This record gives sequence, C-alpha cells and structure tokens, in this order.
Amino acid sequence: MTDSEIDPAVRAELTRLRDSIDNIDAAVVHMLAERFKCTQQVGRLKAEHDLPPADPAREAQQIARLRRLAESAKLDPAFAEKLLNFIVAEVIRHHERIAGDTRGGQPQR
Ligand SMILES: O=C(O)C(=O)C[C@]1(C(=O)O)C=C[C@@H](O)C=C1
Repeated sequence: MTDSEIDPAVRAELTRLRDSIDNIDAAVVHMLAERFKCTQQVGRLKAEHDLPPADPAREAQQIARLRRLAESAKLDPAFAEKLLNFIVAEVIRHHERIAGDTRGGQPQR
C-alpha cells in the first residue's frame, strides 16, 4: 500500500501518535543527557578518590527498584533491567576513561 492509499482518518491517527512518540523520544534524550552530566561528575569524584568505576551493590539496588517501578507502570521488568544495564555499562566505560585520564587525584592535561 502506498502512502496516498492510506485512509485519511488512519493517516491522521498515525500522525497524532507519531507526534507523541517524537515528544517522548525528545524527553528521553534530554533526561539521558542530564543523567550523563551527573554520572560524569560521579566519575570525576571516583577517580579523584581512587574509588572503583563500578559499584555492583548499588546496581543491584537500582535494578530491584526499577523492576518494582516497571511492574507498577505495566512495563516489562526484564526490559527495564536490560535498559538500566545498557546505560550503566556505558557509564562504567566513561568512568574508566576518566580514571585513566586522572593520576594522583588530578586530571591529566
Ligand atoms: O552510583 C555510582 O556509583 C555510579 O557510578 C553511577 C552508576 C549509574 O549509572 O547509576 C554507574 C556505575 C555503578 O556501577 C553504579 C551506578
């Protein structure tokens, strides 16, 4: 079926839903950007105080909490866990890079 063959009412409903999806995707990007701003600061703090990039106990708490929130929001908890793990893996990579660039608690130029 080509675009011009789609029923105008269906086309309008699809456009309405896609507009909302675009707004939600923009919000997700902005929220992730804010989260990464925080985790960059955590990375610098950890590097300056010789703390390990990963904190598995903290991650276990975050996963348990997000799984509960997902269930009450009718979102698949396994998906919520996978998403958190994906984000945290990227954060840990950033922390490791910051630690590599930080010697004796001081950022290297
Ligand atoms: O809270 C920390 O210690 C962080 O470094 C942040 C964060 C996260 O992205 O939420 C990332 C890595 C840790 O393993 C746990 C949590």
